[in-house]
Amino acid sequence: MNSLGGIRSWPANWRSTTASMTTTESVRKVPQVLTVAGSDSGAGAGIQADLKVCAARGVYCASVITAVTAQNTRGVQSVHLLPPEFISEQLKSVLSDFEFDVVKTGMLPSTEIVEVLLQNLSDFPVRALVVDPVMVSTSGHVLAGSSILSIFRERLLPIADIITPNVKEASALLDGFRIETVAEMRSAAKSLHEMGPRFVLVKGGDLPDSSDSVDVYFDGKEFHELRSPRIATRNTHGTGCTLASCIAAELAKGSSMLSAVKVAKRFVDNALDYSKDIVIGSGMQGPFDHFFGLKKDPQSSRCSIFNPDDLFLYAVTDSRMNKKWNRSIVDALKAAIEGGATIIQLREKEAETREFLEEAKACIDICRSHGVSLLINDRIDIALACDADGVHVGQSDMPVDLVRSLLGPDKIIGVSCKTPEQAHQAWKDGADYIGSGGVFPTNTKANNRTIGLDGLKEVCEASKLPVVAIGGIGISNAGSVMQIDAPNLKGVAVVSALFDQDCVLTQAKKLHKTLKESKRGI
Ligand SMILES: Cc1ncc(COP(=O)(O)OP(=O)(O)O)c(N)n1
Ligand SMILES: Cc1nc(C(=O)O)sc1CCOP(=O)(O)O
Ligand SMILES: [Mg+2]
Repeated sequence: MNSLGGIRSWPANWRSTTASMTTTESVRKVPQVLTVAGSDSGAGAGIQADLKVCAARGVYCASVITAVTAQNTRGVQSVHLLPPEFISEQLKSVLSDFEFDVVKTGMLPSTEIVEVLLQNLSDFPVRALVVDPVMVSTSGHVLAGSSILSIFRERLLPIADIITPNVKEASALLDGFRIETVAEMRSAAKSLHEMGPRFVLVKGGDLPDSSDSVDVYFDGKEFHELRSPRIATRNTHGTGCTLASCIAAELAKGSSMLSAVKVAKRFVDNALDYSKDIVIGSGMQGPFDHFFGLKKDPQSSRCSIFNPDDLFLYAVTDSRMNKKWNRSIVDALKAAIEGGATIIQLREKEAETREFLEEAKACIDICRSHGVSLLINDRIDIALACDADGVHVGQSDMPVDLVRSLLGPDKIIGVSCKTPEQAHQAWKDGADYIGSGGVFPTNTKANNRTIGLDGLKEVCEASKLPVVAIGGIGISNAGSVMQIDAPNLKGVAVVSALFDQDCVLTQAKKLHKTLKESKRGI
């Protein structure tokens, strides 16, 4: 039994622990990791990698910096150790405040630094300790010399829940024991386990003559060989830190040790594979992408923040109307945009999935070339598949908070609201705007409750979000809508006033003019 008690059991309700807060709202405990490691100025490894991994895995990560390295993709140019007293200050600061689920250690470059870590861990016990015994950088620079070996063996390893040495580090910890085969990795794991950690993972990435990358996991009784195909890439800088941090993150979320290790190995393999051909830096050892996003064409994603003024003339499509007037959705869209539509929603209630997707892709191209955002009605899957700018959902569609978690922070999410309560909730759930109606009776949407101009005003007043009015709006009444006294009412959304018309272009121009005039009149 180690002095930290191994992986301490999590209380059954730890995910929803309500701290002594004054608010009546439920408080959610966020899984938290502390990394105690060195800074890598190139940000591929060390503290920077640890922070990225935890963020990518949905875990909060605090950082105590032990050393600062001048480092890039060519190697480590110099290392500056922080004074142990200052490292202790950092440790006290965060350990006395946060409730860490897991502490993960990386570069601990001197005996004195290990001493202050041990002292603080005994003053502030944590649930689990992951030790990545960093000694040599991937470029071959010594980051912690042999002087730390005895304190590692005698005092740090015995309190670790898991240690994650590569074959060189395992060999150093075992007085130069030769490790060149999987059988020798097993022997090393067993000997290291005898030093006290509850679990040992010996990483075989550097093992010669193997087409697979094999890691050996030992729990004191059983061995597991975790294999994956070796990925041919120069972008491997930070794999060790990433693996150990990912194990820490998964443990913090409540995983068992073996499943945390398996998830972490898969995460590293996927990140390496995804990043195998990216080019960052000119050296031999590039970093990889923890967020699987760098390869995206920067031009293809919206990137800009939603502009509420785009709600000014909001065109919502209808396939039945296009059929009736014998025009394609692409032609209808082009005409609406040319006439002044400032945002588009594809509302294709009858389309089959494949057809909807093909249409959406064609429409995205037109909208992008005109700098107009395109939203998808109801169908989150279609929006994701065609990388649309966002979605519009109603009260009986997928809940906004879930839509936000699926689409991420960059996409536009609109939600229909007929009441002040719904409007308040929309803001809390992370919507970008509200569609409110029916302001007037409409034939386009069956059984739609009309809320009138008064209902629209109440919704506007209940929310901080921008609002677009919808339902029965056309050239004859758009002015009266825009004149209600509500600064967050940004425009009107229309279907039939544009698309159930002989000439979409003419109607769009007229409606745009009406809206502009009514805006001037306010
Ligand atoms: C801008 C805008 N506002 C409201 C709606 C209606 O959405 P919803 O209530 O989900 O109804 P359907 O459009 O899905 O029938 C909208 N589509 N756009
Ligand atoms: C799609 C839709 N949603 C509404 C709501 O009240 O939330 S009214 C509506 C139909 C709007 O069509 P038209 O502009 O042809 O009246
Ligand atoms: Mg809907």
